[in-house]
Amino acid sequence: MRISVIGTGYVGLVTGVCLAEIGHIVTCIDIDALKINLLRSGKSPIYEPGLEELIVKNMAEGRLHFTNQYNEGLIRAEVIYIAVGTPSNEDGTADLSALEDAAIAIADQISNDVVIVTKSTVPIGTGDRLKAIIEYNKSNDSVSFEMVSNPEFLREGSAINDTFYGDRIIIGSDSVKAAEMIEEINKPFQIPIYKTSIRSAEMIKYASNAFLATKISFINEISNLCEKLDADITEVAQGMGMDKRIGAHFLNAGIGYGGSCFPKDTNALMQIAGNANHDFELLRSVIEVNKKQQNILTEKAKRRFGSLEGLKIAVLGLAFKPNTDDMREAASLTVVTDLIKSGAVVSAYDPIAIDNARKLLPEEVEFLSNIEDAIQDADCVFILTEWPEIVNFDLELYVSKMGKPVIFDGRNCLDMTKIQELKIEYHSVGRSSIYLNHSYPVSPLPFQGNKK
Ligand SMILES: NC(=O)C1=CN([C@@H]2O[C@H](COP(=O)(O)OP(=O)(O)OC[C@H]3O[C@@H](n4cnc5c(N)ncnc54)[C@H](O)[C@@H]3O)[C@@H](O)[C@H]2O)C=CC1
Ligand SMILES: O=C(O)[C@H]1O[C@H](OP(=O)(O)OP(=O)(O)OC[C@H]2O[C@@H](n3ccc(=O)[nH]c3=O)[C@H](O)[C@@H]2O)[C@H](O)[C@@H](O)[C@@H]1O
Repeated sequence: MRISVIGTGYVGLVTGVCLAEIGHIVTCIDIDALKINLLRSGKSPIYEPGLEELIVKNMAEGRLHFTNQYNEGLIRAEVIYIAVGTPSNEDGTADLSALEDAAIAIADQISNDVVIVTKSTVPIGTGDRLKAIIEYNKSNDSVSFEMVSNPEFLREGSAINDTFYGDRIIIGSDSVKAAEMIEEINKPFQIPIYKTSIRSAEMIKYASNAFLATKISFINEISNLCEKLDADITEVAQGMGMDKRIGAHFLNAGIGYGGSCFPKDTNALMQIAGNANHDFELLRSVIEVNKKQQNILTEKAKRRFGSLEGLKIAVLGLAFKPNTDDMREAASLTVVTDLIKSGAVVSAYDPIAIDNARKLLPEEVEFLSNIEDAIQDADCVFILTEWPEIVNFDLELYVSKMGKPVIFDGRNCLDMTKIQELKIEYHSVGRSSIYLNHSYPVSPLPFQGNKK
């Protein structure tokens, strides 16, 4: 099948490359000429494990092309995927300007019958709106087209794996023929397919992300309660997850969710509900809980040290999660800004996202190229992203580099047993703190002595 993909971001690029990998002829289009030039040279503009190898392979085998010219990119396409960004407007609604620009370009260029597939996450009803825009603006009246909603569920950092081994493919359309065509395209993936209407498919995407965000805010609230009741959230989550109805995934308490989608999509769904005169109270709480959760380490540190003025804090992990360079809505943006505002002296390290982080974090931050240099002579450490390199870092080096290390672990990712063996002062989320040389209460309740 001849396929065009509009937008070469995390979704568009991965979609295009994986469709080429299963044998389709794919042309990816982006208005960002720098990105296209980089891709044409066989380089990926994003960090995604395994992606660059597939780009090079499929370009070499003649199935994958890149252009920033719409006429070149859409010519003779049988299927056009739209995967442009739909970022948040100030009021939380989805900004659909890129989507509308893409629709106009499609209307202008298509010269044969085509199926148009929306991969971007869009408010319910957008498919109908795009159809009207294209119908109204199409330059060739003899051309007919059908709309399909095919929302994406990949996670950054495992995008290729999720594309090949996802749980389901949702195909929303009011054209049986168009739905069958998209089903056919995806057949080599051998992933269960669920067909529905366009609006239901659009809602499945928002509802799925909102549910996952709800699960995270729920376990974070339980963790806050665990701290007050001397329970251990990691054990509570383990026990909860054994119930198949709950499931073990997405029960990791921490400093809250970030990324380009959960914050954006939960806020967009709030607006969508509001526009439909529905007050989505539960989702409002999910968003509020997450905002508060991003402050918990800083609050613990303030209780522990009294003031952060002049305190040397090493922040390990900046990306919104491991295995990605994406800094969009990363917790580190909130945490590091607050630490600087509180007068702390911040050093920071991230294995991959550091170049993106440098553009977004306060200029006072000192960026180091390895963990050892970042923690050298630091008063305390904040762990914000559970990169394997940070999780597996030799805990004895904290002692040799810091003397009396104090660690605030925002992702509960360090080995508590080893921490206790090395007598390291350790504060985490939803678990009692391990003190040794101070009695300042870090948890909300008065200090309850050393935990054996
Ligand atoms: N990032 C993720 O993990 C996932 C994102 N999504 C959704 O997919 C959509 C895309 O997300 P990302 O790939 O992260 O966005 P992105 O921001 O990484 O990439 C979007 C790309 O579209 C390009 N673009 C913008 N306007 C264009 C136009 N008129 N013509 C051609 N290209 C244009 C931009 O230059 C950019 O390269 C969003 O709606 C997002 O919510 C869905 C699932 C996963
Ligand atoms: O629409 C999207 O963009 C995507 O958003 C998420 O994927 P992603 O944002 O890449 O990353 P996740 O692995 O879902 O993590 C999101 C955030 O939640 C946090 N998280 C995740 C899981 C958990 O148990 N606890 C927790 O705090 C992570 O640290 C991260 O900040 C969804 O998981 C994807 O299915 C969806 O396609």
